[in-house]
Amino acid sequence: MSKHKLFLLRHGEGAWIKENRFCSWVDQKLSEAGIVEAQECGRLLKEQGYKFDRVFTSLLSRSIHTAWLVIEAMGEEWVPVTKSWRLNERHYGALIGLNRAEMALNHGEEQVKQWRRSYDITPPPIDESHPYFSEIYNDRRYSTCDVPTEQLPRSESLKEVLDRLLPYWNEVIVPEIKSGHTVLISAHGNSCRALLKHIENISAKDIVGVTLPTGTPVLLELDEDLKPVKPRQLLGDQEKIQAAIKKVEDQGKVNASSK
Ligand SMILES: O=C(OP(=O)(O)O)[C@H](O)COP(=O)(O)O
Repeated sequence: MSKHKLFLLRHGEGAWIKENRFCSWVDQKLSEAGIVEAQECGRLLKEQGYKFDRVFTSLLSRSIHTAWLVIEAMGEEWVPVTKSWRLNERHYGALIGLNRAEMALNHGEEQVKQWRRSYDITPPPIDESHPYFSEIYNDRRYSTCDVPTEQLPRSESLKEVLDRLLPYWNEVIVPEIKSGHTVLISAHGNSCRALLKHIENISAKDIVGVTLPTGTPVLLELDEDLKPVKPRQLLGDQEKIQAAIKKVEDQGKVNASSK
Protein backbone atom coordinates (compact mmCIF):
# COMPACT_ATOMS: atom_id res chain seq x y z
CA MET A 1 0.00 0.00 0.00
CA SER A 2 1.20 3.52 -0.79
CA LYS A 3 2.40 5.27 2.33
CA HIS A 4 4.46 8.16 0.96
CA LYS A 5 4.29 10.36 -2.11
CA LEU A 6 7.55 11.79 -3.45
CA PHE A 7 7.79 14.26 -6.33
CA LEU A 8 10.86 14.65 -8.54
CA LEU A 9 11.03 17.56 -10.94
CA ARG A 10 13.52 18.51 -13.63
CA HIS A 11 13.53 22.33 -13.65
CA GLY A 12 11.82 24.31 -16.42
CA GLU A 13 13.64 24.97 -19.71
CA GLY A 14 17.00 26.68 -19.23
CA ALA A 15 18.51 29.21 -21.61
CA TRP A 16 21.05 26.72 -23.03
CA ILE A 17 18.43 24.07 -23.82
CA LYS A 18 17.47 26.23 -26.83
CA GLU A 19 21.14 26.33 -27.90
CA ASN A 20 21.46 22.56 -27.34
CA ARG A 21 24.59 22.95 -25.19
CA PHE A 22 25.63 20.80 -22.23
CA CYS A 23 24.82 23.09 -19.32
CA SER A 24 25.54 21.02 -16.25
CA TRP A 25 27.27 23.14 -13.53
CA VAL A 26 27.07 26.40 -15.51
CA ASP A 27 24.48 28.51 -13.74
CA GLN A 28 22.15 29.31 -16.64
CA LYS A 29 18.83 30.87 -15.70
CA LEU A 30 15.39 29.68 -16.79
CA SER A 31 14.26 30.87 -20.22
CA GLU A 32 10.91 32.70 -20.58
CA ALA A 33 9.38 29.35 -21.60
CA GLY A 34 11.00 27.70 -18.57
CA ILE A 35 9.39 30.22 -16.23
CA VAL A 36 5.98 29.48 -17.74
CA GLU A 37 6.61 25.72 -17.51
CA ALA A 38 7.40 25.98 -13.80
CA GLN A 39 4.32 28.13 -13.14
CA GLU A 40 2.11 25.69 -15.07
CA CYS A 41 3.62 22.82 -13.13
CA GLY A 42 2.67 24.53 -9.84
CA ARG A 43 -0.87 25.17 -11.09
CA LEU A 44 -1.24 21.53 -12.15
CA LEU A 45 -0.03 20.25 -8.78
CA LYS A 46 -2.43 22.58 -6.99
CA GLU A 47 -5.36 21.56 -9.21
CA GLN A 48 -4.64 17.92 -8.46
CA GLY A 49 -4.72 18.66 -4.73
CA TYR A 50 -1.06 18.00 -3.87
CA LYS A 51 0.76 19.87 -1.10
CA PHE A 52 4.43 19.83 -0.10
CA ASP A 53 5.95 20.04 3.38
CA ARG A 54 9.60 20.24 2.31
CA VAL A 55 11.32 21.24 -0.94
CA PHE A 56 14.91 20.34 -1.85
CA THR A 57 16.89 21.92 -4.68
CA SER A 58 20.43 21.92 -6.03
CA LEU A 59 22.69 24.99 -5.76
CA LEU A 60 21.93 25.91 -9.37
CA SER A 61 19.57 28.83 -10.01
CA ARG A 62 17.38 27.00 -12.52
CA SER A 63 16.32 24.38 -9.98
CA ILE A 64 15.88 26.98 -7.21
CA HIS A 65 13.78 29.33 -9.36
CA THR A 66 11.67 26.41 -10.52
CA ALA A 67 10.97 25.43 -6.90
CA TRP A 68 10.07 29.03 -6.03
CA LEU A 69 7.74 29.38 -9.03
CA VAL A 70 6.05 26.07 -8.25
CA ILE A 71 5.33 26.87 -4.62
CA GLU A 72 4.30 30.42 -5.52
CA ALA A 73 1.77 29.07 -8.07
CA MET A 74 0.50 26.72 -5.37
CA GLY A 75 0.15 29.62 -2.89
CA GLU A 76 2.58 27.78 -0.57
CA GLU A 77 5.58 30.12 -0.50
CA TRP A 78 6.14 29.42 3.21
CA VAL A 79 7.26 25.82 2.61
CA PRO A 80 10.94 25.39 3.63
CA VAL A 81 13.38 25.09 0.73
CA THR A 82 16.76 23.44 1.37
CA LYS A 83 19.63 23.51 -1.12
CA SER A 84 22.57 21.20 -1.63
CA TRP A 85 25.29 20.76 -4.25
CA ARG A 86 24.58 17.04 -3.92
CA LEU A 87 21.43 17.57 -6.01
CA ASN A 88 23.35 19.48 -8.70
CA GLU A 89 23.17 18.32 -12.28
CA ARG A 90 25.69 15.71 -13.33
CA HIS A 91 29.08 17.32 -13.91
CA TYR A 92 29.68 16.94 -17.65
CA GLY A 93 33.41 17.73 -17.38
CA ALA A 94 35.09 18.94 -20.57
CA LEU A 95 31.77 18.60 -22.46
CA ILE A 96 30.25 21.57 -20.60
CA GLY A 97 29.23 24.30 -23.04
CA LEU A 98 29.58 22.10 -26.14
CA ASN A 99 26.74 21.69 -28.63
CA ARG A 100 25.30 18.15 -28.67
CA ALA A 101 24.54 18.08 -32.41
CA GLU A 102 28.10 19.19 -33.26
CA MET A 103 29.41 16.53 -30.87
CA ALA A 104 27.28 13.94 -32.71
CA LEU A 105 28.75 15.12 -36.01
CA ASN A 106 32.32 14.86 -34.70
CA HIS A 107 32.09 11.75 -32.52
CA GLY A 108 28.94 9.95 -33.76
CA GLU A 109 25.45 9.81 -32.30
CA GLU A 110 26.16 6.57 -30.43
CA GLN A 111 29.13 8.07 -28.57
CA VAL A 112 27.03 11.11 -27.60
CA LYS A 113 24.25 8.79 -26.39
CA GLN A 114 26.78 6.88 -24.29
CA TRP A 115 28.11 10.11 -22.77
CA ARG A 116 24.58 11.33 -22.07
CA ARG A 117 22.74 8.26 -20.89
CA SER A 118 25.11 5.43 -19.89
CA TYR A 119 25.48 4.57 -16.21
CA ASP A 120 29.21 4.32 -15.73
CA ILE A 121 30.95 6.26 -18.50
CA THR A 122 32.66 9.40 -17.21
CA PRO A 123 33.25 12.17 -19.78
CA PRO A 124 36.75 13.73 -19.97
CA PRO A 125 37.38 15.97 -16.93
CA ILE A 126 37.22 19.77 -16.98
CA ASP A 127 40.60 21.47 -16.45
CA GLU A 128 41.76 25.00 -15.80
CA SER A 129 41.98 25.83 -19.50
CA HIS A 130 38.24 25.20 -19.95
CA PRO A 131 36.26 28.45 -20.60
CA TYR A 132 33.86 27.75 -17.71
CA PHE A 133 36.37 26.40 -15.16
CA SER A 134 36.87 29.55 -13.12
CA GLU A 135 33.23 30.61 -13.37
CA ILE A 136 32.27 27.31 -11.72
CA TYR A 137 35.00 26.77 -9.14
CA ASN A 138 35.40 30.41 -8.05
CA ASP A 139 31.69 30.74 -7.41
CA ARG A 140 31.07 31.55 -3.75
CA ARG A 141 28.27 28.99 -3.48
CA TYR A 142 30.78 26.13 -3.74
CA SER A 143 32.72 27.38 -0.73
CA THR A 144 29.64 26.49 1.37
CA CYS A 145 29.68 22.77 0.52
CA ASP A 146 30.33 19.90 2.91
CA VAL A 147 33.51 19.08 0.98
CA PRO A 148 36.41 21.39 0.07
CA THR A 149 36.18 22.96 -3.40
CA GLU A 150 39.22 20.91 -4.56
CA GLN A 151 37.25 17.73 -3.86
CA LEU A 152 34.20 18.73 -5.89
CA PRO A 153 33.82 16.68 -9.08
CA ARG A 154 35.62 17.58 -12.33
CA SER A 155 33.41 15.19 -14.36
CA GLU A 156 30.88 12.52 -13.43
CA SER A 157 29.22 9.39 -14.74
CA LEU A 158 25.65 8.81 -13.62
CA LYS A 159 27.05 6.32 -11.11
CA GLU A 160 29.28 9.03 -9.63
CA VAL A 161 26.25 11.34 -9.38
CA LEU A 162 24.45 8.65 -7.40
CA ASP A 163 27.51 8.14 -5.17
CA ARG A 164 27.54 11.83 -4.12
CA LEU A 165 23.77 12.08 -3.96
CA LEU A 166 23.07 8.98 -1.84
CA PRO A 167 24.47 10.28 1.48
CA TYR A 168 22.22 13.34 1.17
CA TRP A 169 19.24 11.20 0.20
CA ASN A 170 19.77 8.78 3.08
CA GLU A 171 20.72 11.25 5.78
CA VAL A 172 18.58 14.29 4.95
CA ILE A 173 15.70 13.50 2.59
CA VAL A 174 14.70 9.98 3.67
CA PRO A 175 14.13 10.99 7.32
CA GLU A 176 11.83 13.80 6.14
CA ILE A 177 9.78 11.40 4.03
CA LYS A 178 9.65 8.78 6.78
CA SER A 179 8.47 11.39 9.28
CA GLY A 180 5.39 11.81 7.06
CA HIS A 181 6.42 14.89 5.09
CA THR A 182 5.58 15.15 1.40
CA VAL A 183 8.76 16.14 -0.41
CA LEU A 184 9.40 17.86 -3.74
CA ILE A 185 12.90 17.52 -5.17
CA SER A 186 13.43 20.23 -7.78
CA ALA A 187 16.62 19.19 -9.53
CA HIS A 188 17.97 18.18 -12.93
CA GLY A 189 17.61 15.65 -15.73
CA ASN A 190 20.47 13.47 -14.54
CA SER A 191 20.36 14.01 -10.77
CA CYS A 192 16.68 12.93 -10.96
CA ARG A 193 17.63 9.94 -13.18
CA ALA A 194 20.24 8.86 -10.63
CA LEU A 195 17.69 9.02 -7.83
CA LEU A 196 15.12 7.16 -9.92
CA LYS A 197 17.68 4.44 -10.62
CA HIS A 198 18.19 4.01 -6.89
CA ILE A 199 14.55 4.17 -5.78
CA GLU A 200 13.19 2.00 -8.59
CA ASN A 201 16.24 -0.30 -8.64
CA ILE A 202 16.66 0.21 -12.40
CA SER A 203 19.51 -1.75 -13.99
CA ALA A 204 22.55 -0.03 -15.53
CA LYS A 205 21.28 -1.28 -18.91
CA ASP A 206 17.74 0.04 -18.52
CA ILE A 207 18.63 3.47 -17.13
CA VAL A 208 19.95 4.32 -20.63
CA GLY A 209 16.30 4.40 -21.78
CA VAL A 210 15.11 6.82 -19.07
CA THR A 211 14.87 10.46 -20.16
CA LEU A 212 13.10 13.22 -18.26
CA PRO A 213 11.56 16.28 -19.90
CA THR A 214 11.70 19.72 -18.23
CA GLY A 215 8.90 21.05 -16.01
CA THR A 216 7.12 17.70 -15.63
CA PRO A 217 6.54 16.38 -12.11
CA VAL A 218 7.30 12.70 -11.56
CA LEU A 219 5.13 11.20 -8.83
CA LEU A 220 6.50 8.19 -6.96
CA GLU A 221 4.22 6.31 -4.59
CA LEU A 222 6.31 4.48 -2.02
CA ASP A 223 5.77 1.99 0.79
CA GLU A 224 7.13 2.39 4.32
CA ASP A 225 10.59 1.21 3.18
CA LEU A 226 10.46 3.73 0.31
CA LYS A 227 10.04 1.01 -2.30
CA PRO A 228 7.72 1.93 -5.20
CA VAL A 229 4.24 0.41 -5.01
CA LYS A 230 3.30 1.39 -8.57
CA PRO A 231 5.00 2.66 -11.73
CA ARG A 232 6.17 6.27 -11.67
CA GLN A 233 3.63 8.76 -13.04
CA LEU A 234 4.66 11.77 -15.14
CA LEU A 235 1.89 14.26 -14.44
CA GLY A 236 0.33 16.28 -17.25
CA ASP A 237 -0.81 15.80 -20.85
CA GLN A 238 0.66 12.42 -21.81
CA GLU A 239 0.96 13.21 -25.52
CA LYS A 240 2.88 16.41 -24.81
CA ILE A 241 5.10 14.58 -22.31
CA GLN A 242 6.02 11.89 -24.86
CA ALA A 243 6.80 14.59 -27.46
CA ALA A 244 8.97 16.43 -24.89
CA ILE A 245 10.90 13.23 -24.05
CA LYS A 246 11.55 12.62 -27.77
CA LYS A 247 12.79 16.19 -28.14
CA VAL A 248 15.31 15.69 -25.34
CA GLU A 249 16.47 12.39 -26.87
CA ASP A 250 16.82 14.01 -30.30
CA GLN A 251 19.16 16.71 -28.92
CA GLY A 252 21.97 14.18 -29.36
CA LYS A 253 21.35 13.71 -33.11
CA VAL A 254 23.34 15.41 -35.87
CA ASN A 255 20.19 17.05 -37.29
CA ALA A 256 18.95 18.43 -33.93
CA SER A 257 17.28 21.81 -34.53
CA SER A 258 19.79 24.17 -32.85
CA LYS A 259 23.43 23.84 -33.82
O1 LIG B 1 22.30 20.71 -17.64
C1 LIG B 1 21.79 19.66 -17.99
O2 LIG B 1 20.63 19.17 -17.49
P1 LIG B 1 19.46 20.06 -16.82
O3 LIG B 1 18.92 20.90 -17.97
O4 LIG B 1 18.43 19.07 -16.31
O5 LIG B 1 20.07 20.89 -15.71
C2 LIG B 1 22.49 18.77 -18.92
O6 LIG B 1 23.24 19.53 -19.83
C3 LIG B 1 21.50 17.82 -19.54
O7 LIG B 1 22.07 17.23 -20.63
P2 LIG B 1 21.65 15.80 -21.18
O8 LIG B 1 20.14 15.79 -21.43
O9 LIG B 1 22.43 15.72 -22.46
O10 LIG B 1 22.06 14.79 -20.16
